[in-house]
Amino acid sequence: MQFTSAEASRRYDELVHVAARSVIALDFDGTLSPIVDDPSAAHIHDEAPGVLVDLAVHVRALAVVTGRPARQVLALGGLDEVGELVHDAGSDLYVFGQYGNERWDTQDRRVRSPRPPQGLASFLLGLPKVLRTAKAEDAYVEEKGLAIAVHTRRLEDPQAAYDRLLPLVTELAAAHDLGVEPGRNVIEVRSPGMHKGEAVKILVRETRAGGFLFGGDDLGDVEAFHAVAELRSQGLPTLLVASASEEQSALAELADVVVDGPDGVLDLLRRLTADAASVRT
Ligand SMILES: O=P(O)(O)OC[C@H]1O[C@H](O[C@H]2O[C@H](CO)[C@@H](O)[C@H](O)[C@H]2O)[C@H](O)[C@@H](O)[C@@H]1O
Repeated sequence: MQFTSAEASRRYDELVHVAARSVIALDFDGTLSPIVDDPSAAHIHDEAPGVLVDLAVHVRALAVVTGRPARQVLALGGLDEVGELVHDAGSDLYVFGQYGNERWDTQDRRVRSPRPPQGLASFLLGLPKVLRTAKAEDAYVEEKGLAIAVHTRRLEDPQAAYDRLLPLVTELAAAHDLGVEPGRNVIEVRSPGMHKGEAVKILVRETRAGGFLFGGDDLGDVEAFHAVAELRSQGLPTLLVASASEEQSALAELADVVVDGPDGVLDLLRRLTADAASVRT
């Protein structure tokens, strides 16, 4: 774990002091869940549920803010059960799925989801031709209800296939008034407008957060980082955590703390739990 500056280390200390009023928001894939080849085989890190429940005693709320559908991340993360324990610990767990388009929380316990964007069905009809043109017929197409993700991780040369696909998928998406969300060996197509930064703002407003930590690993987390930086400029104690990987370095440049993948994220949360406990006593 590495603070990116002396100022960043001071921000951590500040957050510790307001931990009891703070929200800890984390991305799922690459942050709470180790990256694997098959998206449907991803699971929350074995130790994450325990770490989150221990932390819950010391903070106002926890949140998982993900590109995955909310129902799917509830299942892959065992988050319903984690939520019960978090609630018993006197805190709340929020889940924002599909980049903030869907939500679930421990007060409501129902997934709230909008209708799929118009154009997604016809985008899907045009996709096979794009895959053929990019010589990426074997790319894995993940249908997420509100979005479609084209994965290149399991192709022979994932980066080359990604580079061939990106302009073609972007063009097809634009023709259907859809936006593109590039990620780690994945290109997602979804409705424009909502993003993780909006989820951050909703969380701060609803919980009246007195501090905010966001941890993420990929380009889809950049808007959340910007939203947190804006809150910081307004005086809120914040900490930005990059779950580092060789695949993506964009967040490390914006972060206060750079940690080594999900293992490093959990180490940081354990440290925060211990430090917040010592401030309370
Ligand atoms: O916002 P996140 O929680 O980070 O979700 C973003 C996308 O993550 C998933 O794909 C990524 O993880 C897969 C499993 O480790 C990996 O195989 C893939 O290469 C990664 O891009 C997921 O499949 C998407 O639906 C999420 O939107």
